[in-house]
Amino acid sequence: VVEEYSEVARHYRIKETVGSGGFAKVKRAVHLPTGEIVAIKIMDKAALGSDLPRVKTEIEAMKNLHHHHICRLYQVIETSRKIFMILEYCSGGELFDYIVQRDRLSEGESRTFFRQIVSAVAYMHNLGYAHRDLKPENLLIDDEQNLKLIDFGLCAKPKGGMSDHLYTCCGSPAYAAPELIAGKSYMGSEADLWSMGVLLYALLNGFLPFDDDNIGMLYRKIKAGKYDTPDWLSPDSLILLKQLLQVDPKRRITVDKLLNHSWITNDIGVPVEWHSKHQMSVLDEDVVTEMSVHRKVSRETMKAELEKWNYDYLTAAYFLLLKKKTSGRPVRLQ
Ligand SMILES: CN(C)C[C@H]1CC[C@H](N2C(=O)N(C)Cc3cnc4ccc(-c5cc(Cl)c(O)c(Cl)c5)nc4c32)CC1
Repeated sequence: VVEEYSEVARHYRIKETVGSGGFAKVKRAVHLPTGEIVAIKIMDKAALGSDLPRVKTEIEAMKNLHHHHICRLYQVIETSRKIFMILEYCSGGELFDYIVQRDRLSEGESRTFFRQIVSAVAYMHNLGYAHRDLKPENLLIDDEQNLKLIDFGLCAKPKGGMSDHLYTCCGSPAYAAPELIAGKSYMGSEADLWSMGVLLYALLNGFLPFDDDNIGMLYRKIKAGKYDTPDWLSPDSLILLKQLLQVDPKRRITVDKLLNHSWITNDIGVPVEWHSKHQMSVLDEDVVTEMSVHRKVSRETMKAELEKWNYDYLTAAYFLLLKKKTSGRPVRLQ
């Protein structure tokens, strides 16, 4: 097994396992050249079996998704038996656990988190992607209390654009839209907005709007679209939940309408900014300098290499040095 890890071990010191999701194991690791902490998602190709396409989907999607509320992919290492995804580390764990620990969140804290989710989803939808598995387990918290969206194994980029209908039923039942569980053709973006309604309900209440141990009963409740409204919910919260948890997808609010919705801007005053803060087209001069000096090549050569975006050790070093720079740490390679 050692030779399987030799490539990874060249640039990373692998630490403890921090979790496992289905067919993957996630470990904490240190990126040796920068000292930055990363998460490494490790998958065994043989064990993946029919799930291998899902991993390829996630990798291809994450290579195109660069947003401060989407978990960043730094590098992909594929050996004869394994696939390693080097990812942005999120020290705060899952939003799911955060809610459970607090019973439920205040409207203000729910708004802070929900705005970040809206920002990530608006970015994805405007790029033509639908996530299709939005839930608190797939939202991680980083060391600055920012949410990072993960798990793009089910995300779809319909060939014919966002108006194209999808057919594969997927995601987690409690968060699945009525049209999706009815087996009808559906729009990924519309299904995402329903899941965001379930997410907002979970933030504000600490429990799910539609829940039942019996899957048939659960589906009936989702299709009926009726949910409890505890007395701590404000009138504005009830209005927004009603617009998100619309059984008819054509009457459901769209993410663009969410950006400046009164509940979203309440107490904050400004609409949600969804454009990415990460400029991919322009390389950071300081990072290019450090990397070209460290590798003793010209800046032009280093720029040409970086602009291939191979998601190799150069891509990882670039992103991690850039992360150090934006966090105010020295842009240095060891
Ligand atoms: C239950 N889930 C379906 C999987 C679970 C696996 C551990 C993970 N984690 C944890 O559970 N901590 C407690 C620590 C932790 C820290 N940083 C992480 C950074 C990235 C990821 C990650 C995991 C998966 Cl399966 C992905 O596809 C992507 Cl794109 C990213 N997981 C992290 C992670 C949270 C999710």
